[in-house]
Amino acid sequence: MITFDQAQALLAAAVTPLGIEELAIGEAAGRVLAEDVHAALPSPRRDVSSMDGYALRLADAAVSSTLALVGESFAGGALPPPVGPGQAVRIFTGAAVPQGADVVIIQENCEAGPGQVTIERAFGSGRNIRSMAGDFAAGDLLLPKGRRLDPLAMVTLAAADRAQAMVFNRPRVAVIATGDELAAPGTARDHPLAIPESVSFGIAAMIGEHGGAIVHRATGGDSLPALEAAAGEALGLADLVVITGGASVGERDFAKAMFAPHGLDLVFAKVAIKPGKPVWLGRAQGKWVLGLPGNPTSAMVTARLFLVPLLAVLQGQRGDALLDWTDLPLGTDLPPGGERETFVRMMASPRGLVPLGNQDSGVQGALSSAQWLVRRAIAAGAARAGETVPALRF
Ligand SMILES: Nc1nc2c(c(=O)[nH]1)N[C@H]1C(S)=C(S)[C@@H](COP(=O)(O)OP(=O)(O)OC[C@H]3O[C@@H](n4cnc5c(N)ncnc54)[C@H](O)[C@@H]3O)O[C@H]1N2
Ligand code: MOO
Repeated sequence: MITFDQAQALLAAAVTPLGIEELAIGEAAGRVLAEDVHAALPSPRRDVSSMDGYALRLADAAVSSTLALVGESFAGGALPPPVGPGQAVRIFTGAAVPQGADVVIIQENCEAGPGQVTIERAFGSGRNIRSMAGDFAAGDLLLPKGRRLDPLAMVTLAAADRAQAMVFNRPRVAVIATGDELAAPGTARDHPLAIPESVSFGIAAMIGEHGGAIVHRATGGDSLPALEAAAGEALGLADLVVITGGASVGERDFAKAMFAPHGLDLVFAKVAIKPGKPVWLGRAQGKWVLGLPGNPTSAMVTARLFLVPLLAVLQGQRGDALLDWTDLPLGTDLPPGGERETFVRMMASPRGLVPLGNQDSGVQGALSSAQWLVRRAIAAGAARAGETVPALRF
C-alpha cells in the first residue's frame, strides 16, 4: 500500500489543468485566473480627498482663520480650480484635491458662510488626502495566474479596470453513489432495508465550493451491467467522475469493475490512511475517475484530501496549496498512531483541538461538528495536551 504523500505525488504528476476561456467579469466569480492581471490605471487616479470638508493650504489652516471659497470638487465632477493663499475649495470624499491644497479639514471642524469658510476647531495631524497611486500604480501586478477569483479578488480585478479575464474552465463533474441499500433522502423510511443516500450530497456541495460544476448525478445499485452503463454515461458528460462506495473488497464492490470496459487505467488504489484506505484514482476515456469509500466519514475525509486538490489542479492551481496544514495546540492527549496514517476529526475548543467522541468511519451525526483534520503519522508516539499538531481545515 502506498503512503498518503506518495498518493499525492502521483496525483500531482498525473493530472494537468483543463482548458482556458475568456469570460466577462460578471461571469468570472469563483473561477481561477489563467493570466496575471496588471493594473490598467493607478489607484487612486490622482490625489483625492478621503473626507467631506474643505481643501486648503496647510499654511492657512490655523484655528479661527477664514478663507474665501473659490470652487467645489465632487467625485467624478470637473477638476476644481487651484487653491491660492487664503482660499479653500469645498470637497467631498473621493474628489480630486485642487492644485495648491495639501490638507482637507473635515466639515465638522468648520463653519461655512456665504462665499467663505472659517476653521472653528482644532484638527488632528491627518491630511485626509489619498495620494495618486498610493494603492497601486499602472502596470502593477495585482492578481497572479492561479488566484481564485473569490469575493475579495473580484474587487481587485475590477479595480484593475478589466472587463474580462482569462480563466480556467470549470471542471464538469459527475457524481455516482452506489449501493442497493441507498434511497433518496426522505424516502428511506418507506423501505425497511434502505438507508438515506447521504454521501453524494456532501460530495456535491464540496465540489461546488471548490469550483466544479455538477453536470450529472446518479445512484446505482449493485448490479454490474447497470453500473457499467452508468459509468459510460457519466464519462460521456464529465471531465471527472466521482464514484462513492463499492471501493472495498466485498463481493458487490464494483466501483472499479464498472469502469473496466471503458478502459480504466489506475493511478493508485489503496492508500495507507485511516479513514479512507480504499480511495483510488484512475483515468478512462480521457476522463478522471476518483473512487471514494462509501462510509460517510471516510468519503468526506478522502474528498477533502484528494478531491479538493484534484479540482484545484484541474483549475490550474497547485493541489498542495489546498493541503495547507497549520500547527495548532491540542486540547487533550492523543493515543499513539497506528499502522495507517490517521486523520483525526477534531473540533476547536478554548483549550485547543479536541477529537470528536466517535471516530468511526461510518459517523454521520457528529460529522457536521468536525472542523479540523489532525494528521497523525504511522506509529506516531502519544501526543500530550498543549503540543502542536498539523491540522487542516475540514
Ligand atoms: N474485508 C474487508 N472489508 C473492508 C475493508 C477491507 O480492507 N477488508 N475495508 C473497509 C474500509 S476501510 C472501508 S472505508 C469500507 C469502504 O467500503 P466501500 O467503499 O466498498 O463502501 P460500501 O461497502 O459501499 O459502503 C460502506 C458503508 O457506507 C454506507 N454507504 C455507502 N454509500 C453511501 C451513501 N452514498 N450514503 C450513505 N451511506 C453510504 C454503506 O451502506 C455501508 O454501510 O469497507 C470496509 N470493509
Ligand atoms: O478506511 Mo475505512 O475508511 O477505515 O473505514
